[in-house]
Amino acid sequence: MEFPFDINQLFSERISVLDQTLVAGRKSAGRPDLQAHIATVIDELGRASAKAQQLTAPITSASKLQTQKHQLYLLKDGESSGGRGVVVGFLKVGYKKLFLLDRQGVHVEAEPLCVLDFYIAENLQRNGYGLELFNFMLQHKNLEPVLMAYDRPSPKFLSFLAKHYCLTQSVPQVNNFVVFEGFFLNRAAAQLRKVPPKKPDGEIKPYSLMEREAVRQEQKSLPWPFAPPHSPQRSVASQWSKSLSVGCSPSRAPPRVTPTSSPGCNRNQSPQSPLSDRCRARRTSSQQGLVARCNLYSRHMDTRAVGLLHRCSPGTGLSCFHLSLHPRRTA
Ligand SMILES: CC(=O)SCCNC(=O)CCNC(=O)[C@H](O)C(C)(C)COP(=O)(O)OP(=O)(O)OC[C@H]1O[C@@H](n2cnc3c(N)ncnc32)[C@H](O)[C@@H]1OP(=O)(O)O
Repeated sequence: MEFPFDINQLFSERISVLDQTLVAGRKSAGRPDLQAHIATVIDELGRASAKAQQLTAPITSASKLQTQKHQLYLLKDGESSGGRGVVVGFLKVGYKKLFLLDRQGVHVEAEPLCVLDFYIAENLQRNGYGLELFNFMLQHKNLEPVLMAYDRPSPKFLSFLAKHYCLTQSVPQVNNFVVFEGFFLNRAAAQLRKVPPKKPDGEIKPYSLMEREAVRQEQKSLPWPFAPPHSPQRSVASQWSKSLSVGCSPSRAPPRVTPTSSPGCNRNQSPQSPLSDRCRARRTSSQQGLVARCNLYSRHMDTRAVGLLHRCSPGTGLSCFHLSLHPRRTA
């Protein structure tokens, strides 16, 4: 990725670590002109990453980086472009407080380091740059990839994790984050703690076989905005829905990785085949609509959504989860 300014002047190291300050080394400190160029680079990378992942808007930008406590690792190739250098890609990580389900389906609160965004320029992909960046970050954080959580990893990223780190067996979650087998073994490193069984503003109930039928019934008569687009309920703003059954996330890649025949970090594994096929199969249009409406509802109506994931038809690769919505209590 080329820019109309000298990349080597902005970033002295092959890999720079950027944070809220947008300062990359001593050179750019106290130099608003250089910091403006750094902001341009980050914005451009964020846009390219969003495009590559078919996201509607970038999740990485200079302004976002300035307000969030994330870290961005930026890789350059200093020799290209007549010695001015090119930007190869970036990796963004940050700590997130997550409610996760362990292997036994027990709720656990964790604050792991999460991979939030990752991008290598299209023409440079599959040349080992992603691995170089990722390994640098692991060393910098002194962490193993199994102890991290992954925010809606794309099929390419899942293939990357399977190939380089043998991460293939995920533990199903209800949110968009993916964690792999082994995550829950090192409690200290993953900063885990059990969630108290009862929340002050509502009980989190596991979804049982008995409840599944009830949820299906509730789904049939969902109030706005959860009702299907052409249902009469859509025009009626009604009471809060107590619970509903929804599928996995419609955006980016699926939050659950189906165990594959472990490639043993198989270097010939095709990311297009069973893994991504099953991922696609999971995203039915009705699930997408429902989750999108959930997200909208949650964002605009100031609610807090809590869900529990349970496979309802393991053979099909489809999954459902029970979602309870609670109005947020304001003091
Ligand atoms: C939580 C998140 O950030 S999800 C978003 C992840 N980002 C994206 O999907 C954006 C587009 N993709 C990319 O930018 C890159 O492909 C990355 C960042 C995923 C990987 O970086 P790369 O430099 O390509 O990875 P690297 O060369 O080290 O490793 C190659 C492996 O990654 C995976 N991979 C990389 N590119 C592709 C691709 N186009 N198609 C399928 N798999 C791919 C494969 O496992 C590949 O191994 P293979 O070539 O033997 O099949």
